[in-house]
Amino acid sequence: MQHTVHDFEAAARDKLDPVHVDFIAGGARDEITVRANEAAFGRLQLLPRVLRGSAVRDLDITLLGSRARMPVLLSPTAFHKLVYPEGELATVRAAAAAGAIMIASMASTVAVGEIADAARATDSDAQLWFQLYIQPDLEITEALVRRAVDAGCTALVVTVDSPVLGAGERNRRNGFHDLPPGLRCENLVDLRDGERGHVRQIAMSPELNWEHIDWLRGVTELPVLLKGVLHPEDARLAVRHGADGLLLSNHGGRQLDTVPATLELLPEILAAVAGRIPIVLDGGVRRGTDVVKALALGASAVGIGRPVMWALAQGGEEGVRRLLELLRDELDDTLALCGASGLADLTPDLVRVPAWAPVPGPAVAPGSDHRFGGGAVV
Ligand SMILES: Cc1cc2nc3c(=O)[nH]c(=O)nc-3n(C[C@H](O)[C@H](O)[C@H](O)COP(=O)(O)O)c2cc1C
Ligand SMILES: CC(C)CC(=O)C(=O)O
Repeated sequence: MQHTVHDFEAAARDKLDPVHVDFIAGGARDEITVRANEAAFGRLQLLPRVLRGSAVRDLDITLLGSRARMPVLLSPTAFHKLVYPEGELATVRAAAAAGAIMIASMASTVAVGEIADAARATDSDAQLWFQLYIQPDLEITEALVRRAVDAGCTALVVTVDSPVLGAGERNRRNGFHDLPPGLRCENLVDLRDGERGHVRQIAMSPELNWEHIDWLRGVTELPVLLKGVLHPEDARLAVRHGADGLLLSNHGGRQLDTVPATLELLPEILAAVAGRIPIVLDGGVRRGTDVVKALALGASAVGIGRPVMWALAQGGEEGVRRLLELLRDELDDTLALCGASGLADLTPDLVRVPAWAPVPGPAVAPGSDHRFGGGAVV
């Protein structure tokens, strides 16, 4: 039985082909950023309030017009059928049951229209968003956008951190470059005559620039979030080019290795956008306390990537449903322990960065000759 998000990973590892485990767990190069994302949450401390009396806690959010019953989104992850036969259909049913926004990957193994139909069939009002890699062939891009719009998606998440494919050295070593026979990237089927939904159809294009974002703004009225903006100057440019939101993400450490943890970048990015657009953060979110830290610092919501793949592999729809319930319970519990009656009570004063290690020995007056340096001697 899984009691923590990490338990799903352990259970999935027992079931999956080790090559697929590497595809999910792995990152770019030395995977320094993969580790940094989770570690950053561990370094921050929570400083709770007490005696603010509230029997229940409000976890609802509305994000760019999409309502959700929890502030945890399912970040886009490719190839769900690789780990569970029903693939994205199972994932979206679980997301709908939890009232969580799912962002379908452009590289999903079920077509976005079918994912949306499965969500609607649950009678939940949970929203589906669509992740897009802008293709240098704009007709192809427009056709993909049309598929997302026709499916009823309520926002587009444009991944901008992939001018080239991340260097997943585990995949290279394992020779994992492709989906196994029988699985396809269903959104890519017949975009052009006779195209069969091959992963290699996705062009990671170093030619993309801000004009492509301007162009996209002209072809859709859906809210557009940019995923993978890390530099504060680019965050300002995103606002100027009409982005409706940012998904602050380093692709789970799968693109450029050694970039900072997303949590560490959050204050700078928030300062750059100055409240003009919402920021969603992903990378390393594994606990209710992680969600609280990100929201207290100013994120509007968070996303989870690998945990969804592990839970799907472990138990299909039921697994993802339990994962989301677990995170919701942990979040609710953390809010209660912080004296918060809802997400609106999460303020930056609840989060601390430990400033320094204690200085050994008694305090000494500045200027005295003391080996342990209880105050700077200048
Ligand atoms: C197996 C896997 C597949 C992914 N596929 C995509 C994708 O198709 N598009 C995309 O923008 N990001 C993709 N990502 C990145 C996630 O959207 C997300 O940014 C990242 O996983 C968050 O970090 P976490 O795994 O630590 O939660 C993928 C990540 C993983 C682990
Ligand atoms: C290359 C894509 C198909 C999937 C992706 O973005 C990822 O695996 O990180």
